[in-house]
Amino acid sequence: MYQNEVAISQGIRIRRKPPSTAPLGYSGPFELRLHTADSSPTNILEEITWFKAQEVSRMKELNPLEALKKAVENAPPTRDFVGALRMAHQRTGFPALIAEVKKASPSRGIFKENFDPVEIAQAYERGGAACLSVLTDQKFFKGGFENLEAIRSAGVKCPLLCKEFVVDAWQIYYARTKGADAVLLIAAILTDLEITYMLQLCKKLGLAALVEVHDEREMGRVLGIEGIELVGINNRSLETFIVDISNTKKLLEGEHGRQIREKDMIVVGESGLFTPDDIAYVQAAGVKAVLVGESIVKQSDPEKGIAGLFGRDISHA
Ligand SMILES: O=C(O)c1ccccc1NCC(=O)[C@H](O)[C@H](O)COP(=O)(O)O
Repeated sequence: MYQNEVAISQGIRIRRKPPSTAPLGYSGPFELRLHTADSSPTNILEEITWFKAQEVSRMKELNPLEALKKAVENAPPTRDFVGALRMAHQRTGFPALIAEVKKASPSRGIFKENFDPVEIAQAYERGGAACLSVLTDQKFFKGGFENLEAIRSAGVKCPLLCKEFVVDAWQIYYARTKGADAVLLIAAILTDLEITYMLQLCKKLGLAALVEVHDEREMGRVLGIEGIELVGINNRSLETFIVDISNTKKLLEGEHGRQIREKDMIVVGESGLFTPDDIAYVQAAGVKAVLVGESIVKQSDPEKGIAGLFGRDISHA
């Protein structure tokens, strides 16, 4: 089966590339001309995915896989992302915090004009974050791999998640060479086989993988894949931007919740968390970690922003 057919059979709605278009002036079968009309992305996630595929093919020319593999051999060891989450959860009794270094987003625009990624990362670390998530997408989030490198070189000790839209295994090698300790794999854009392969690759490279789901169907798929330690439940639909934190609760109820507890997976509640009540709500639903961007990054002092989010200082708890 072709990749798109496999994806459709797994309920994946996001198309990985635009449908093939008819050449200009084409007067062949109607079916092919129809595709031309349907060649714009149907939502933001599809738009990002299409752009990412082109971006990656350009980047691959500049950084061939063989060169990346050599760079990985000489790269310093990764830090234990999952271990840091487990320790912080035990230490504080709260969900461990993955604090996001995020300048902007497609749904909310710019969070901070005067954005210094290293300063923000250091403030998050002082505030008690267990790990950091660093947006590396430039076009839609105004992030960059240089932020990941700068934060790592500045001596920040928290393990770093490379927050990217991974559509190609090359990106995982690239993230590893730029100082990532973990990568994000989004179930809405990757097939089961791709996730399985990418998980194996992450393991080989010493990286953790945060596998992100948004609905019951994706959660069911992910629970059928061996070797996943970290599952993220995104409360934001990446197709519609609607944020609803009850999504975390819904996806942790019933059989799925039971399997997650049985496998001792760490569930990360992602997006739309602003108050101590929000944290308490997702913790009661069963998360052991949270991924938070907007509510802390836009504070003039992100360190205090963390204390505000949890309702207390978690740096020494
Ligand atoms: O944030 C967006 O607008 C967005 C749009 C399309 C794809 C992904 C998007 N965000 C990624 C995330 O899931 C969040 O950055 C992350 O969970 C933190 O969310 P928040 O605390 O609400 O900033």
